[in-house]
This record gives sequence, structure tokens and C-alpha cells, in this order.
Amino acid sequence: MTIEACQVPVAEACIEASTARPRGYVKDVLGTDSSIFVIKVGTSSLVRPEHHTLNLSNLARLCEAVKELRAEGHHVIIVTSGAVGIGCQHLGLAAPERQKKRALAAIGQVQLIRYYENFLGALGLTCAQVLLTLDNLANRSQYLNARNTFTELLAYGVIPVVNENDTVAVQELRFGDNDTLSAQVAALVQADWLFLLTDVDCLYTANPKDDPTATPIYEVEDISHLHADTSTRGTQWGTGGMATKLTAGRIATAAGCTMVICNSNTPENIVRIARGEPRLGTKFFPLPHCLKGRKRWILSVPVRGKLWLSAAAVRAVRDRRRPLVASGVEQLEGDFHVQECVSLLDPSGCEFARGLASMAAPELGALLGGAPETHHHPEAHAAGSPHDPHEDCLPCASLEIVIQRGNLVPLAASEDGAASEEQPAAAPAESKMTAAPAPSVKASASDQDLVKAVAALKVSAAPHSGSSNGCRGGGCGGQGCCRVQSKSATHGSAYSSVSAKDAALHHLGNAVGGRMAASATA
Ligand SMILES: N[C@@H](CCC(=O)OP(=O)(O)O)C(=O)O
Repeated sequence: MTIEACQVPVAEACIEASTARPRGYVKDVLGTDSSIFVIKVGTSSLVRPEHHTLNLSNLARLCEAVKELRAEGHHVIIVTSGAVGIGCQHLGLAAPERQKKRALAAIGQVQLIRYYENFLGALGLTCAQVLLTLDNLANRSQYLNARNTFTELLAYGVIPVVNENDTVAVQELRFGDNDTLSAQVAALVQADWLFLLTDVDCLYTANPKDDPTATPIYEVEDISHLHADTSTRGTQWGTGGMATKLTAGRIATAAGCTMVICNSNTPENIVRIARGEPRLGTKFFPLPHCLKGRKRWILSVPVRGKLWLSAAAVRAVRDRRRPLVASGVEQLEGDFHVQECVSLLDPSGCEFARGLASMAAPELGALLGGAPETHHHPEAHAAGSPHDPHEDCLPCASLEIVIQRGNLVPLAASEDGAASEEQPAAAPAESKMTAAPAPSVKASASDQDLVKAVAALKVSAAPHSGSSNGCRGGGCGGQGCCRVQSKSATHGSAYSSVSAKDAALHHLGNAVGGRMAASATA
């Protein structure tokens, strides 16, 4: 893994290079090559913790930034938290009661949207309220309805203001955090940019409030190699943290979107970052492939289980885009049914793909518990597929297909960095301020959150010249680049004042039931 924290000079007044991607359904309907921005603002950025009052200046400057983007012809969707916090503020409560968050959200949402309406309205912009629950996007026809509605709103020049529909969402069908929701929305509309505004400047190697050696990370080419745990809880107001931001990053970058974490106190930086100015936040580059419609939708399906694969199976699935057969599964977790989404993890626990299961958990568990037997991965013998027979010789219980190729969605580039079969880069769009070009990176995936990510990092200041795996945004030209490399054994601390929550990856794992383990080699 290489994550760059580049000490690069500020880019000359440049508009970032246009992306070489198909513009997607929404832009096709809109008939535009302008960029689509999704901007997420968290509770900690909207509600002042000391007084529990609204942070009017942040909100006002956010709306001004939106105005600037609209003036340049770009489309903007805001994903906002704050309903619960503002509900408490409205009732004069010091803190939300856990059982009453739904009611508080109902009270606060009215106030929240009123503020947006006032601030955006004062700038001549119209906003629309969109409240979503997880099942709205998990259901394909509702997903397409939602996409059509967003498209129509953007065609009107309106600013959709999105929040989770906290009032009706039941626990199993919640996004649980707006970081994930914003990434889902970005994937839905095929946004070029997803900005997560929060109360820190960027991603750090450690919590800058606790650790004076904490170093900012400005560019992340391979989010999939970040390792983190979920041990730190979120605040009483919001539910997100850096952990959920990394989850969002995996979804957004897999969907071809550039994601940025930056400070909500300076929303005017959104425009500067999109123009290519470096070191104003952490930029996560999109994966080189571009998912087609149905596979893009699979990113919105709640994850109901996890499958740990053997190294050989990871290579077959990730690098050669083979279907997953039972022989490659070493362990499973969760009580998923047929056609439910499962997360695929490599032997180190990194999530590198998701897919819709062709068999239910009990059925797969029974197969994995079968007699050990050694035989070849069937895909290794596919006509014309070069393979190392040793690599493909898997101890397995079954060759039955667990996930069809068409139901597999990569969250990482293949080891050789090549774009997948999903959809190659197309002709560049001639647009201003479009997303950064897809990087050529090596990546696998992870389903971890931030604390382990920090633990997995080692910082070494070293001169470094820009390369395909090096600095982006102009390159450091050997002027000194703080390179962050993988380190597996040590432990670090959370690096965000927005604490990570233990239930950060709601849709990735929290809905998963009791652990069911079986070894193909046992
Ligand atoms: N939907 C909830 C916020 C959930 C949430 O993710 O909050 P945050 O961690 O502040 O982004 C609300 O409006 O209060």
C-alpha cells in the first residue's frame, strides 16, 4: 500500500484535468458535461457543541459555495445531518434520549430544511427535501425512481437536500450514518465529486489532538489498503466518524467518484479543491473501472454477510474476474439468503468486493463443512486462461458457484492495476472542474475503519518524485514527500476528533447475525 501525503506546491490556477469516464445516465438526461457534486455536512459542523446552537456561519458559507458551483453550471446535491441535534436545540434538551431520536429528528428536520430554504433562497436558489431509507435504494425499482427524481430536480436547477428518513427507518434498514448515505447518493447519480465536510482538515496518520506527530494525508490512491477498527464510538449527536468516511470512500471510489474529506469551517475550499488546489483536504481517487447500472446498484444493497476467501480465490475473483465458487471460501459470517449482498474479504480481512449470493448461508456453510478435498479452481481451466496450477489448486468442499460473475462488484482494482471488465474509460468529457482522472493504482480492498488504518500506517519523510503510484495533483518533484506505507503490526489511535463509532459500518456488518465459521481445509 502506498498512501501519499504529498508536500506539493499549490497548483497554478488550473482546472483539474477532465475525467475519462462515461458521463452516465443522469448527465445524459441533463445533456450536460458539467460536474455533479454531492456535499455532505455532518452534525458536528452544523450544531455548536458548546451551546447546541446552529452554526450559522458554516451553513451560510456552505450555501455560498453551492451558489458558486451553480453559477459555473455544476449540479449540487447536499446531504445534511443535524435533524436530531437541531431537534434537541429546539426543545432545549442538553442531549438526545436514545429512544426518542426518531421524534427529535422529526422536530429537527423541519427546522433544518427551513434554514436551508432560507439560506439558499437568499442566494436565489431553490431547494427540495429528499428523505431516504436504506430500503429505498436497496429495492431496484425504488432506486431507479430515486434516480429519476434526482435527475428531474437537477434539471430544474434545484438543490436536493437529503437526509436519512430517521423518523420511519427501522434499525435493520438504516444507513445509520450520513457518510454512507452520501456515498450511496453519489453512486446513484454518478457524481464526479463527493465532499465530506467535517470538523477536521483532512485525514491524519493519528489523532492530531492527541498526537503531535500526526501527519496529514492529502491524497489516497488506494483506500482499499487502509486498515482500521471500529472501537471508538460516535458522538451523541451524530453517528459518523472517520470510519464511516472510509466506508463512504470505498463505495464512492468504486462508483468512479472522487471523494474529499475537508473542513466544514472552510466550505469555500470545495471550489478550490475541485479546481485542483492541493493540500486543502484529503482526496480519494476513484478506481479505474466504471460500474455499469446494475452493478452500481449492488453497491446500494445492504450487506448481510461476510465471506473470507483464500488468497488464490482472491486472485481469481479480483484479478481475473472469475465467479466465486465455494472452494474459495474459507469462512463465512452472517445469515444471508439467496440474492442478498455479501462482502468478500481477503485473508487479511480487507474487503475487496461485494456480490449477490447465489446460495444462502446455511447451504454454503454445509458445503464448507464437507470433506476436505483438493482440486483445481474450475475457472483456472477455462479456455485460454493462463494460470499457475499451484496457485489455482485449492482445497475445497465444493465447486458450486457462490456468486455469479455478473453479481460481483469490485471495490478495488486488480493487482496489476488494470481496469476491470466493468466498463473501460471512455472519451474524456470536455467539462470544467470535472473529477480527477482515474489513477492507475494497485489496490485490494478492506472492510475496516480508521483506527486500524492508522495502526497500519508508517510515516517516513522522504524525497520522492511523482509517479503513477506517487504524488498526484502536480507531483512533488522530489521536493519532499511524506509517504505513508503499510505496517501491519503496530497499533495507533483514531485520528479524527470526530470519533469513529463501533457500529460504523452499519450496512457492512451490523445487520450480520451470529458468527458462523467453517473451514474449507478443516
Ligand atoms: N440523520 C441524522 C444524522 C446521522 C449522522 O450520520 O450524523 P453525522 O455523523 O453527524 O453525519 C440527523 O439528521 O440527525
